[in-house]
Amino acid sequence: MLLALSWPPQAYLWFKTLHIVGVVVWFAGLFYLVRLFIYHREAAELDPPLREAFEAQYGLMERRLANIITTPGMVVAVVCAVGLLTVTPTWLHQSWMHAKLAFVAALLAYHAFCYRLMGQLQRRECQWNGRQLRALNELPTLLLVIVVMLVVFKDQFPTGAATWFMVALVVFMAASIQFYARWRRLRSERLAAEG
Ligand code: HEM
Repeated sequence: MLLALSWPPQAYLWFKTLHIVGVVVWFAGLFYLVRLFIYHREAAELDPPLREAFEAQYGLMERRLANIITTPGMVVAVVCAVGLLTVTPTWLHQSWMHAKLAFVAALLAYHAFCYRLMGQLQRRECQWNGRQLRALNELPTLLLVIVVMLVVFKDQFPTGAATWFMVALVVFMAASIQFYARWRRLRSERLAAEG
């Protein structure tokens, strides 16, 4: 309470502004990082000199994206979230916040897992293929939708038709990406077979 009273009047709004900026940067990084993993993984199918050049380039892009954009975005989002909770600690007693924290924990685990995959790709030890990585890239989309809904609706989280429409939209997007990748792969195989 004493802590809450000592903050300047606009502190909460500044924390919220920077929290949202941090979240946007964090997600931009997470989305692009796994897309780079897909290209990196598919470069393994190229002939040796080309493969080495592409792998080195994707490895460099991944490390820079992860360390200069994605992780700093995550740090800004989390530090400002702590600021928001410090200014208004009552949020911590509400159930939407407990749910939000659980999904954010899942997101942090995903972030750490991306680093693990990045290390495996650099060492050519990654067992995930392009299709699996594309599917993995849908997880942050789902977490994003759920967390944003929680923060907007709070304890009135909707469970009606509109929510199911959102779920269907995410599933549709994920399926479209898989189908498009499959169509592209089949087309290039056909073109290669035709000479
Ligand atoms: C580190 C854990 C996090 C905590 C403790 C946290 C906490 C908060 C708090 C207290 C607010 C202010 C709510 C209000 O004023 O109504 C807020 C706003 C917001 N948070 Fe988070 N947050 C966290 C992570 C995230 C993540 C990962 C996302 C995105 C996926 C996110 C998205 C947002 C958005 C969009 C707002 C603005 C909502 C609004 O003004 O209506 N937060 N957050």
